[in-house]
Amino acid sequence: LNIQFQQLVRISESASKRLNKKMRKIRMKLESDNLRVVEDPTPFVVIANAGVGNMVCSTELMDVLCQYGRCSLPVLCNKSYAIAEFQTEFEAKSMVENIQGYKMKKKVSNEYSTFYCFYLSEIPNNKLGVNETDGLPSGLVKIDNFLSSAEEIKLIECIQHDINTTTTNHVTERLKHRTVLHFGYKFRYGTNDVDINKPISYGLPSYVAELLDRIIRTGYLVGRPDQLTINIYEPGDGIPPHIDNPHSFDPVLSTVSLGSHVVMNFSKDDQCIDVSVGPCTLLLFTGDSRYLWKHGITQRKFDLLEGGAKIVNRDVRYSLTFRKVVKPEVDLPLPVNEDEASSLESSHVHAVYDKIADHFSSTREKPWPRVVEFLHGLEEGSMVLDVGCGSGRYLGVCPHHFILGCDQSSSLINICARKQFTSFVCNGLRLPVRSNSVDACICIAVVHHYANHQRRTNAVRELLRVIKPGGKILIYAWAIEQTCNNVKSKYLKEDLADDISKVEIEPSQPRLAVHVNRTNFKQQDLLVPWKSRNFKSNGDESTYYRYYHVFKEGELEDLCRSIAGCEVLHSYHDNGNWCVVISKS
Ligand SMILES: O=C(O)CCC(=O)C(=O)O
Ligand SMILES: [Fe+2]
Repeated sequence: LNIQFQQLVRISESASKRLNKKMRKIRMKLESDNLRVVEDPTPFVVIANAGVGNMVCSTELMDVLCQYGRCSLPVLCNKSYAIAEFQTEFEAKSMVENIQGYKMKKKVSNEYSTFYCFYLSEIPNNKLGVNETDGLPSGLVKIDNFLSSAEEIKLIECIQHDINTTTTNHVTERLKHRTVLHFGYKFRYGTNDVDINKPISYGLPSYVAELLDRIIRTGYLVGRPDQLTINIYEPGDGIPPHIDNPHSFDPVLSTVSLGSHVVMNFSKDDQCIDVSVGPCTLLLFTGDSRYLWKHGITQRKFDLLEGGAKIVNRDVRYSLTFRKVVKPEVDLPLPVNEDEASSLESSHVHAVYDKIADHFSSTREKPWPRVVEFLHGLEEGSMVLDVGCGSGRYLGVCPHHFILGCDQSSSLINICARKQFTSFVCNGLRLPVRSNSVDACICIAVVHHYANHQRRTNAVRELLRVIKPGGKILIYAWAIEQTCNNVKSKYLKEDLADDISKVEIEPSQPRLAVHVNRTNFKQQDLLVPWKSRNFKSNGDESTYYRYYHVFKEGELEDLCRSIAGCEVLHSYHDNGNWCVVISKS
């Protein structure tokens, strides 16, 4: 063994059996990384445990290798192995014979790395770690010296002050591998987003105002950020690879670095790029670097720079990430009294149906089989009232009965009239119909539009009023549970990833959640978007929002049972709806 290479220590003979076993394992791992390992010597050698990712500095490895011949060491990003390219097989072989199974003390950590060598049939292309065009992931803008050292020191002082004080201006969180301060909104690490309903009242701290103005003047941002996360990393801390939630924040994120330098790792599929970020640097995440590349910081006390040639110890680092939270298109409070409930129904139920009537009607042609079955089950010649008949989906399905429709929306009733159905406009809470006068009622997809519990109950009470004693009422209301007995309702997107068993129903918030169509409901009180498709006919491409209260299992029955004289005959789940058949005694 060459004497210059003193760090190498021969492993004990007794360990050689274990070495063979270990070699087999390592070879499999290398092969699974698409390296073509061969038995006979070639000029190309992969050395396991000698990579930048294993914190072996490429200059110290080169010191060892060049004793056996002329070789180059292509830089591999974050791999735990290095690949050496010798000029001849002979040189490669001499190197392998000398260092196989030896341990080397790493300069960086004083720990040992054991080298295992294998010949390769070729040098893999696509293995270079660094994007060769400009060294940055596409879309990432890096501006060095964005602020002066004096400004940096001042900002660090302010941050230190905030870490040590508890105020209502910000939230401090001690995470396992760093400390974070949140301003504007608390960032949620599980989902990489914020709870839009819970802003932190004081917004961003005044000490970042000037810096933020300067970032805005770069011209990259879309809107003015209203959320700031300050990360404080001690040496050894890091942040796992992630993408800041694309739906929750504007397209451009900006991060200012203070204190220590760091290496930030960007990864996408099997590519990775290490970006060295010095203090006072501004990073702007735009385009692919924002949406397609994950970014993270490995937990280390030091970084290897210049392709692994230089070791730099980390110091405390502060990063300020500015984000602009995407607000829902509509922001309405949950009504707290009768007036508010009634006016929400006017603006976000009745007015919407009036606007979308034609389009709505074209999507509601086909009657639901179990509603038809109910109607067919009634005695021939029954007098039936369809409350909230819409465009008359059920008014023509049973010629043996006299079915009368009513709805709050005059546009929908006009459509019924065009179809020659008997129908009229009225409010479902005050039906212009005599008490005890009709044989049966249906009320399909209506009760969920009343904006508080009392009004929903009153709507059912009104149905009971007009029905004859012993008459039957069928009610359908949208269910929060869109999966029943493991069968998804047709409403849900077929490829929907989230499984209802995992969906947590959040308590209703003081503001109405805007629902994402064809996904599971997360809350009971919602605004459900309706995208108008009337663009061709009248230029309307607006989105309208209908208020819904989606029912939990048992809720509709409980509501009915709370009404004196109401009897629940039957209840079931039908394709995303809770359904009851009730009667009055
Ligand atoms: O520390 C950094 O530079 C990155 C912080 C980050 O990615 C985040 O907070 O989402
Ligand atoms: Fe991030």
